[in-house]
Amino acid sequence: MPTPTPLLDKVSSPADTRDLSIPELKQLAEEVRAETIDAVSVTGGHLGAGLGVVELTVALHHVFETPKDILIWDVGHQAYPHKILTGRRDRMKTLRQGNGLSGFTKRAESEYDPFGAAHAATSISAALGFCAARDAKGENNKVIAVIGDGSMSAGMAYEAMNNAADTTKQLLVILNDNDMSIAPPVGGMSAYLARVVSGGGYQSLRNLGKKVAHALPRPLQEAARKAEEYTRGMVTGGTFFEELGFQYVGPVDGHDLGALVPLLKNAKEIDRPVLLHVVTQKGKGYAPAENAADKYHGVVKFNVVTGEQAKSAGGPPQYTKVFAQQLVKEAEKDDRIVAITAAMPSGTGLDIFEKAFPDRMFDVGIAEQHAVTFAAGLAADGMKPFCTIYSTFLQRGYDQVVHDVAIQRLPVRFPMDRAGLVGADGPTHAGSFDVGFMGALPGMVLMAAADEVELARMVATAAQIDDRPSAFRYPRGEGLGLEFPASIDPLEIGKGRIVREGTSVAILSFGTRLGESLKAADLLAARGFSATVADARFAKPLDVDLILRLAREHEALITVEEGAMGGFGAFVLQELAAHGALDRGLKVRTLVLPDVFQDQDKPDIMYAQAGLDADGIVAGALSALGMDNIGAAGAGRRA
Ligand SMILES: Cc1ncc(C[n+]2csc(CCOP(=O)(O)OP(=O)(O)O)c2C)c(N)n1
Ligand SMILES: CC(=O)[C@@H](O)[C@H](O)COP(=O)(O)O
Ligand SMILES: [Mg+2]
Repeated sequence: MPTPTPLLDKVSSPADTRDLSIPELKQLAEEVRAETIDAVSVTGGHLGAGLGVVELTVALHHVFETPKDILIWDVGHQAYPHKILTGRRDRMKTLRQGNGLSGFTKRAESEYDPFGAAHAATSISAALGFCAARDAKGENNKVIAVIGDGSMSAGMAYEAMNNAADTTKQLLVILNDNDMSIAPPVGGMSAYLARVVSGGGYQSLRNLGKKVAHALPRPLQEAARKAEEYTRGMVTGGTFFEELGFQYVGPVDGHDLGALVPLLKNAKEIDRPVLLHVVTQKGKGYAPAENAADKYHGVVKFNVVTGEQAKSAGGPPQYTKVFAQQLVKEAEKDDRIVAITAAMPSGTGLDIFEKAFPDRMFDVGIAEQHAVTFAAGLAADGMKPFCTIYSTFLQRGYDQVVHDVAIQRLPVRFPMDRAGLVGADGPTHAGSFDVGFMGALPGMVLMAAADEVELARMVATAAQIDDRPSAFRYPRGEGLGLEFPASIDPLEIGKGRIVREGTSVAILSFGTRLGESLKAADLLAARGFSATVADARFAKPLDVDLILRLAREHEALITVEEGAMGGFGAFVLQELAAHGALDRGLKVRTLVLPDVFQDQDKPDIMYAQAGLDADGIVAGALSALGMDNIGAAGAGRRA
């Protein structure tokens, strides 16, 4: 039985909250909280972060004139309450489903989402851009960025704060400090914030009011305030932000609407960038979330009464786990192996590695750029770093991969988890581009696992590659349930394998589309076409002998990969052209993800839309063989 929501039922947009009293806002917050829990219990998704900002969300929409005032949520995973209040309530149970609401903020979805997100620490930069645009146009709307303490570990946040005071006089940054990232937060800034919070307790409203409602002209206020802080040694916190040019306000209890509302009203009148430090609890107001180690960061469907999450069917192990377990085995043999994560210890499986080797795992926080160069330093001094970053987040560290790793030919290993389509998190999290961007780098060894045994072998292979950088990609989700051989042997670098011999068409797969390629071969056989299926294993160095043999012995060659154009298929085409193998009429199709950002759905559905399922591969093959009327592009269906 859903909780009654009489007040929320009357709120169809933020404007309906503007005249509510504090007691009414408190009631509204409780109703929004119940509604959030109810929706996510059905859809799964990011719950704890949203529960922690219910009061803040209500207060912001009450005080500010959204959407005229610009409200930017960092990451956007905490924006479910915001979606409920901004006209999307009736679609909350479509969250993260095909054709449903995005799990993050998204410009195309609502005018209340002025800036899309999903990767961390973009909010202050984007907000500052809005400020500069507003100032240039002579307008007077307010701009607010809400960023979490975990995201505050990312360099971008500091780049933006460093630039703020020089750029605008009117920006409100709200630091939502729940003392959590996905895992407990790490690093000096986190420790600093903890000291600030524990140093003086919450500031009383009176003190905060004094701080934000100044009477003195600004230079005098500034001088007086600094003198007072420094000479009396009374600094409880915020000095860091003050030195960057922000007016620091806080810490304040982010669940206390009676404090938040007047503070926000005051903060919006200050004529310099303000950093409001609110302290919240991840998972607030829902006991199972409050008590969970990850504070219910990301959940599957669950029972609202018990908080029990739906159990998985107990199938084959996840690729992530296979990776981590093999890395532990390699590390047992070689004490130079170390592992690095950028705030994703459980997501990458490195929590397993950390249990085995607590001193050899480094969680650097949300700081992919630093993670990569840190790994480069480790490698330069003889260690064997496995810099384990989701494909999508490695995008942020690409210059470091090029400049600090590849150019110096340092043997950093890049396990790239969540390669290919990830499903519910949608286009921001799809690992679509790594083959192109890693494969373009001179000296890089680039592998993709076709199944979990292959993945284990790639871990072993990377452990041995000590003269250059290497990377291997593997997807979100479960393996195939294969039996593991007694010994996991490294692969021969740059050698693929033939998995099934045929005569008329060759399907060359890179990664876990191998299963669909084999199914496609069966379907082709049923139509009278004999297909060879090969697993390339390496996109770099390519197995040129294998490719030329496939080209020589077949009428058509189809490449298949879980990535965007400009990846494996492009490398193969390049090699074929260079060897003149295209000069004699070989028919080639490169099957890749479509040239659009596909919205979230179940991965199988998305791959089918992309023409990368067995039917799509068959269509590609038939098109190459001139046996259908799909057209010149011919590469299966298109999203
Ligand atoms: C660049 C980047 N790296 C990693 C992530 C994965 N990630 C999403 S939310 C999150 C934790 C964010 O912590 P915080 O900002 O404190 O928000 P909270 O969930 O605590 O509200 C992480 C690591 C990401 N979204 N973007
Ligand atoms: C918001 C965010 O970036 C992460 O929470 C991400 O959604 C995790 O993805 P996985 O569930 O694949 O670990
Ligand atoms: Mg946090």
